[in-house]
Amino acid sequence: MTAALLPVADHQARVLSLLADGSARAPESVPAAGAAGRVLAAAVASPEPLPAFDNSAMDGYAVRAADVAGAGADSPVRLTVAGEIPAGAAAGTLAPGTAHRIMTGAPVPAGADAIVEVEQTDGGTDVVTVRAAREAGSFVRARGGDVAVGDPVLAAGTLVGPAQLGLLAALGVPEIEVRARPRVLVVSTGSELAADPRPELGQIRDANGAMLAAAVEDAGAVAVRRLWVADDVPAFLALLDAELDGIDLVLTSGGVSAGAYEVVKDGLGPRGIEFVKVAMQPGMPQGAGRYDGVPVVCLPGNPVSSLVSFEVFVRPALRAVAGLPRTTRPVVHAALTEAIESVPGKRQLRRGRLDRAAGTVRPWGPPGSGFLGWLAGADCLLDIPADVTAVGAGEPVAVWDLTG
Ligand SMILES: Nc1nc2c(c(=O)[nH]1)N[C@H]1C(S)=C(S)[C@@H](COP(=O)(O)OP(=O)(O)OC[C@H]3O[C@@H](n4cnc5c(N)ncnc54)[C@H](O)[C@@H]3O)O[C@H]1N2
Ligand code: MOO
Repeated sequence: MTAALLPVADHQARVLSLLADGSARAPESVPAAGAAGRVLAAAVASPEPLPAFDNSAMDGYAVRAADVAGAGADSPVRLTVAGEIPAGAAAGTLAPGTAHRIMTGAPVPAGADAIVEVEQTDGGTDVVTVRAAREAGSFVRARGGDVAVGDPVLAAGTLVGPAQLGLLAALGVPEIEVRARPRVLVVSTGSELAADPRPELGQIRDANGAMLAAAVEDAGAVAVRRLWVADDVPAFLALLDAELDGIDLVLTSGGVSAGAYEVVKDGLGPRGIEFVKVAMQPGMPQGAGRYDGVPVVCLPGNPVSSLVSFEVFVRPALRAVAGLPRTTRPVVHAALTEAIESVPGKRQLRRGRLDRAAGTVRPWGPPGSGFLGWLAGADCLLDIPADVTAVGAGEPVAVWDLTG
């Protein structure tokens, strides 16, 4: 039977092309201040020079370099202190043969062309004794010396992070064009899911909805709505029909295996969504296709299967279409702390805990797909190839770092 299983890479490619194909939502203009984590859709050219005015890089004295040219430890030069310029003050004008006391960041007065650091003086307030010569330009941060007007400071495709936000704030850029984030509708299915916080026997709380919505946001997309539907095909299809507007991806969980009430498979199978068995554990039953033109990805209902499937198929595709870097998790190799076995013919993604310092990884919980408690305590996935059935203690395995 395993020969019929679809390789993981095939389903990954299918989900990626489904999302990439026709998903080019128009870029949007957003306030720069709230744009952390977004991706620039257009380059930003600087509207202003940075710094905006010549200013001092040091606390000291603004002088004319020519006036202190002969200064040295044994040949001090005395200058009248004719002004005081704290940061934030307007620049004045320096008369030849005088100095202005100046602070870091304060504007250099017209006529001055160098700063002497306070350490090279006696710190005088009326008259200053200068004990070092300074060349023209010394400790002067020139207007436009960092960024000139029109400089292409940020390229299209840049991920907006702290440094970029700092630059945009410094330049007074109020709005930027960013790539739209994919908008995802998260649908949990199953008549066993209870709306009541204290479910009756036989009913359970919806874990996948909260989990997948958070995973969607973490992947750089927007979980627009989180809905639940019972094992009722007409109700499921009616919900989709009502909610599809403005949605780039419908992400369902549950109802895709071989039972009598597989609402997702029964509802979408006849409507062109393809349901497959992938050579992977957990996460064997999967579905993907378009409903009314909108991409739909159907994940299995077991919570561990659901989140691992999201990691393998959906997260990389969402990040790719959002233009984000690092579409896949960082993969490291670590030595297993204890031996494990794996099912033949299926790529196994076991939960684990990575000790980076020791270079080891510990299997975390059993391989079964219902162990949500163990999943919540794990920080990595052990990636065991389909043709490997056992890995011994101390042997290296590839590990997906879920914290990266
Ligand atoms: N005869 C077969 N049975 C099963 C097969 C199979 O090939 N033949 N595949 C198994 C595998 S593998 C998986 S994975 C599951 C997938 O099942 P479904 O996607 O149809 O999911 P459900 O049956 O709806 O639910 C499975 C399990 O997960 C719980 N669940 C579902 N949704 C949620 C939710 N939102 N929050 C928390 N828990 C949820 C549900 O109650 C079930 O316990 O099928 C195997 N069976
Ligand atoms: O493949 Mo299922 O996803 O065993 O758990």
